[in-house]
Amino acid sequence: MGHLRIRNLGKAYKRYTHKWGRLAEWVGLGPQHQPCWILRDIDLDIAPGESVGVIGVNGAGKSTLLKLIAGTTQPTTGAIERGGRLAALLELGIGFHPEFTGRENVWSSASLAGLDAATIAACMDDIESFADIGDYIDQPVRTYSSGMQVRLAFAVATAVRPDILLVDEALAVGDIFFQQKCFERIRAFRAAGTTLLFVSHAMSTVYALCDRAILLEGGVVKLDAEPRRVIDLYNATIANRLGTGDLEIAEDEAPERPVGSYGRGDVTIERVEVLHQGRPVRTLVGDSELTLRVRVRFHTALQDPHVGFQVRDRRGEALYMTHTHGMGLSIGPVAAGECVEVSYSFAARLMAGDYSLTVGVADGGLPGGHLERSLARIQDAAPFSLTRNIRAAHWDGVCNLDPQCRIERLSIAPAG
Ligand SMILES: Nc1ncnc2c1ncn2[C@@H]1O[C@H](COP(=O)(O)OP(=O)(O)OP(=O)(O)O)[C@@H](O)[C@H]1O
Repeated sequence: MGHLRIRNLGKAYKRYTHKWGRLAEWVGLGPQHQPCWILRDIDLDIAPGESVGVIGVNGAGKSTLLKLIAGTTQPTTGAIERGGRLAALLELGIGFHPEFTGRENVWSSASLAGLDAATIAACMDDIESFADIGDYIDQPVRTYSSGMQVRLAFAVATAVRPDILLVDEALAVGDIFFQQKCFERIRAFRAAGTTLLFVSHAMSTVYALCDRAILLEGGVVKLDAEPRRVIDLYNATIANRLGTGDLEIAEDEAPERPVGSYGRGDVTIERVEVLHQGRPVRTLVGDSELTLRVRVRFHTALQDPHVGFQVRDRRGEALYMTHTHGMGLSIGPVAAGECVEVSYSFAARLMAGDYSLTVGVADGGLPGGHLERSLARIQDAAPFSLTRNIRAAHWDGVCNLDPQCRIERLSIAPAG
């Protein structure tokens, strides 16, 4: 139960060569269209209980893939084998009838999803309390805000734990409290063995929910691996698109160029070091002063180069990022052949654990702290580990905010 087996899956839409094409074809004048492939050659095996994030730029085919799995659109080629009951949170609320009340819509959506009358009746209280839309449950859905429709649709779709759950950015619609409630429910489903397929542009959500990720690019699977590698490649692809689009991006894991690193001939990041009190280190005590030293050689003259870094945790999630431009600093114009060393010093106020420093070089500072062109990046160029600082006050979380605390005992007001 809960497995998915996808073979040679493809989806093409008809693109007509002229505006009367559909009509001409209908009256028998022969084919007037060309297939426009949205997804091609998709082979995927998803094991029961796996949690898979589907990522990619707009138009990559993510929603189409989920719709094909949900069965709301039919494949042009290939086949999908689904094990068990599937619930899809794709276009939430789309199936609701505007003139019917919320309660009536709950009945019709839940029966369409395959639940019998006794189950729906038993779930109604839970659906009402999860959606939390008060008396609106007995008002026509046309009077609902879009957020209320999403609340009700989510509550119905997840009233009974499915074997497979498909979620397509649906959660981005609700307010923060509702999103948290939805995530809690999804986590509980995961823990109970539901297979999850999750489309999102929010990488932190993919890190939080998924143990595998798939990068779709132009309708094909570009990388299917652990989330960290896939997100690294995705982020590098985005940076490339924002820049000149001609960077060479590392897609394989190699010691000197981990996935998501990129560069061209303009610059070489020659050396990246983590130092403590002037000496290279790999392990240091939490809260200690740390210096990141980056040496960059420029092979072409640049007007406004910048160097930046990112701290990432062991899952690859970015905890902090800055660069010389963001800090209001300027390296100034550089000549071809020039070498520049940039050092950042900071207290590593982070939880004990493993981290890495990613470094990058760009050209052209823009307003708002943005950079014009990425030139080179080494993903996870310098790993380091922090041990617990036993001298620090006890704290828990991601970063040590090192708060100041003041206690004031106020006098008790006399009674009466
Ligand atoms: N019914 C349709 N007819 C023709 N083209 C379609 C149809 N539905 C989707 N497409 C095209 O298929 C491509 C993939 O769309 P899809 O919605 O799957 O992408 P996506 O990766 O989910 O994008 P987004 O991140 O913007 O939601 C797009 O170029 C879209 O224009």
